[in-house]
Amino acid sequence: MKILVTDKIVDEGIAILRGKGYEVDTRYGMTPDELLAAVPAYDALIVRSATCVTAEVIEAAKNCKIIGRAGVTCDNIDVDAATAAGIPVCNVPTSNIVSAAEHTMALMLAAAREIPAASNSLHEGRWSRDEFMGHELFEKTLAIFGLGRIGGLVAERARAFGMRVIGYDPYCSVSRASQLGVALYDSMDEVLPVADFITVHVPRTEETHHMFSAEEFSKMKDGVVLVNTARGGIIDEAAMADFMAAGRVFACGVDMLEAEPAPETPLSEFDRAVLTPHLGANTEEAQARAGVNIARYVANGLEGLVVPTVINMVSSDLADAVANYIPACQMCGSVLAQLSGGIPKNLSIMAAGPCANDLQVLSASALGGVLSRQGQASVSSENVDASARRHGVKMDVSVSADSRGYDSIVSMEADGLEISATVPGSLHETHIVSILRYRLDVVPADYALVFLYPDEPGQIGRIGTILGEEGINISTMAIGKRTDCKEVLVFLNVESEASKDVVDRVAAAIDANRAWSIRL
Ligand SMILES: NC(=O)C1=CN([C@@H]2O[C@H](COP(=O)(O)OP(=O)(O)OC[C@H]3O[C@@H](n4cnc5c(N)ncnc54)[C@H](O)[C@@H]3O)[C@@H](O)[C@H]2O)C=CC1
Ligand SMILES: O=C(O)C(=O)COP(=O)(O)O
Repeated sequence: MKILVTDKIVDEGIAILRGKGYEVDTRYGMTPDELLAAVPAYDALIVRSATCVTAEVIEAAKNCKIIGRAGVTCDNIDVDAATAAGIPVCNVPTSNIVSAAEHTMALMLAAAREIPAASNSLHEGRWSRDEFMGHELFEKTLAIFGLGRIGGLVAERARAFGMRVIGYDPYCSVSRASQLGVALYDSMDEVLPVADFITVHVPRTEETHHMFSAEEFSKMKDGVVLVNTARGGIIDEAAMADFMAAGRVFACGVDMLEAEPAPETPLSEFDRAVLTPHLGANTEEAQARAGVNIARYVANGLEGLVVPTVINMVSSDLADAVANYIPACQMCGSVLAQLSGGIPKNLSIMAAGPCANDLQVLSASALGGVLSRQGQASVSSENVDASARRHGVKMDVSVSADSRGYDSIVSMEADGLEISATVPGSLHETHIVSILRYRLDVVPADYALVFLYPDEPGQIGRIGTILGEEGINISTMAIGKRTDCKEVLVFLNVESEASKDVVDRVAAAIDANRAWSIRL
């Protein structure tokens, strides 16, 4: 099958797809006509924000089985047309939110302290301290418009700066706002006159188009600082330029221009307009998350597996609480199969907490994970029972009342082996919290090594020395202990695959009882 990638994603993402045998073409910067001509030949399409996947493109994409957006927002994809054509669209909804929130703080600080202009003055050979007199964030009122994923992260960060945080979001619950420490207001009119800083984190919709125009600017406090890392067109740039020219807006930080990708804006004449070309998601970390995960999800889609982040065609009962546990169950299933060295005969799955709302989806994901190493992973909610029968796996799925202090948890056992995982917080990362009944906390990476060995001083040093000699970098390590065992378990995330010889060498050096190399 062939996959077309039209905006740059990390090489690691491309390698995952090629590693699974897909033919991947990277054709960046295509014109709309080139895209229309190319797309019929492909089984999947991966884009970021630059490619416009219009209804025309979708109509031409006769062989397309899934569209992946390597980022958060799918407003460049005609999702309704995709739904009508039966094509699932998936994204990576938390991949870049921390980066976007940090970029927001960077712009807020840069605008308040005139950092780009001050830096330019030195580049131009001027030493001019009096020209630049900024403002502190401390004890200022920050108004956040849109208290979703990114707005929420900005609230947490702003509070660390000692800001008083207020917000406007008609769809945000009072309890979420109070958890974030944000005073929620019912109308924009109440917020605008009291804010020293304003930051915008709403989606681009008809309702939010020019949500900040001359009328809103006229209600703002003099000297306000505005930041927009959301989407171009939410702020009327011409109106903001007028208020900057009049000195009513002190400064602004803008990552998203209405004319994107054209670098044209009436704001460019102001030194105090800090402008960046849609860089919110441009960090190594965000791009690694986005590129790797979208590759996995698109591959899942092509293999008939559950894709956790499909934004259209999702059954309404597949709540977020369950969706988060789809990759968790796939991972646990895959680890269990690798620990047991093949397809286990018995697989029992226990779920506790809200994730237990859809056991069929969880068991399909778990079985998909178990079978994934064999390249036979077309398991869905509909065919999970038949698939288990076909592979001789006796499955047992149950709800447990004990979530062990976590919001939700899934535990799996296969032929005497055990693994449990939970997905805490907003980053949607799966944590293994128990393996072979050894309690630990680790977010598994692509390559991991697991050893069971006698608990004696110096063992970790021996492991590190051998892996170091072999050029294998350890990225994280977690040690699990059990009161009823003299052995300990170490789970090492490593940055490259260790050969069997290396694993055997380490196992011999620490007198390991069992050793596994895990590939996820
Ligand atoms: N600069 C960049 O590279 C990036 C920009 N973004 C943009 O950031 C923005 C926020 O993204 P997320 O937090 O992921 O979205 P989200 O969907 O989690 O949150 C959006 C929030 O806006 C609220 N909202 C909707 N209409 C509103 C209105 N009229 N007034 C006030 N609140 C309203 C919603 O209730 C929701 O809480 C989006 O515009 C997104 O496209 C996202 C990622 C990276
Ligand atoms: O994810 C988003 O919504 C973004 O705006 C980031 O877009 P990008 O992937 O950097 O083109």
